[in-house]
Amino acid sequence: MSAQSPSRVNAIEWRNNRLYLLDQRILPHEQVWIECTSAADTAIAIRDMVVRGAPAIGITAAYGYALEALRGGDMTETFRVLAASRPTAVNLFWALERMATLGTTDAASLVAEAIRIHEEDIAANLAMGNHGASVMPEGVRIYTHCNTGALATGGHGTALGVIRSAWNDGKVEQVYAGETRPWLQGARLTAWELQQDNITASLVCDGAAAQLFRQGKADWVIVGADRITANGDVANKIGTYSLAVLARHHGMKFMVAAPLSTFDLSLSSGDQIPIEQRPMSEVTSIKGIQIAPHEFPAINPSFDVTPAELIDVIATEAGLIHNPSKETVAALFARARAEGRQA
Ligand SMILES: CSC[C@@H](O)[C@@H](O)C(=O)COP(=O)(O)O
Repeated sequence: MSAQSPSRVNAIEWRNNRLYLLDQRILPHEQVWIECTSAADTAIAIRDMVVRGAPAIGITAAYGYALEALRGGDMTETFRVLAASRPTAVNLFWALERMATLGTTDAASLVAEAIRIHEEDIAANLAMGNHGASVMPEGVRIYTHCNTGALATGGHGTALGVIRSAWNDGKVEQVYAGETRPWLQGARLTAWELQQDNITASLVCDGAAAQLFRQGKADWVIVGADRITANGDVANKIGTYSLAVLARHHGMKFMVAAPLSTFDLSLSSGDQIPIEQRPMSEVTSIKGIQIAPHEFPAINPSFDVTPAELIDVIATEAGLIHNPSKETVAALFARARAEGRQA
């Protein structure tokens, strides 16, 4: 089993009834904390990617909801404002529903619930990390995409949590972090987290994955998820689908790591997942410097959908789903509920 301690990296802090977010737009070279004092502030921070990553967005929204209760705000409007911040990561809606179904406007109770959501996410990641690491062979070489670490969650991480746990078990020989255009979560955030933990890793541009795989330099692709539907289809950062196709073509294994809060059993397939379209400027420029010709159009879907048949295993805190399908997803949820998990 892996050491049960979350990474030292932390992106969300609740202190003295105030919410502080580590500004992920300017990491790793600057570490600036932004204070949110209302739900509106919090929604803007989520929309503008001060905080990002599906579980981290959910935790932040829960704190934003609690902040507004402390101010005596209108909780129906609060729910609406926070829910409108980003469309794809279902953890956002899951956390808001959980806060609203408490059925109270008592600020202390809502703060306590938000803290519980935060703490439960850390525990889920540690359990998921162990489950995922248990199927990693000795000397495994892992390719990962986007940032799925402590910055994207309450702590430890989803896919990066599995990698951390497998590293702590002494199983990992090499990690490849894909840079993840256009927002460069891999280059800026995952590389930073891997460096903090002294994990042997290299950064590669997204287009290098196919050649690495062709050369037999990686064994597993491990990614996170923003929404998983009842049949096991997975929405995750744009570029995930192509990695899944490549992995299958090259006889590699493909794992998705996600907590139960990332499943949306109300949707029967990935075709129904709303995919966020982000500004063209994220593609046509880098850090405010125009790269493409002025006014050249761009298309910027932030997520894609990987069909379940390309996924070998989904790691959750409640165990592994091998060969995800409607039946295997339902079986895991039935087991989780029987164990008394909030699923
Ligand atoms: C925490 S892991 C799952 C995902 O949230 C992650 O892979 C991802 O796609 C994040 O997208 P982002 O646009 O940075 O919020």
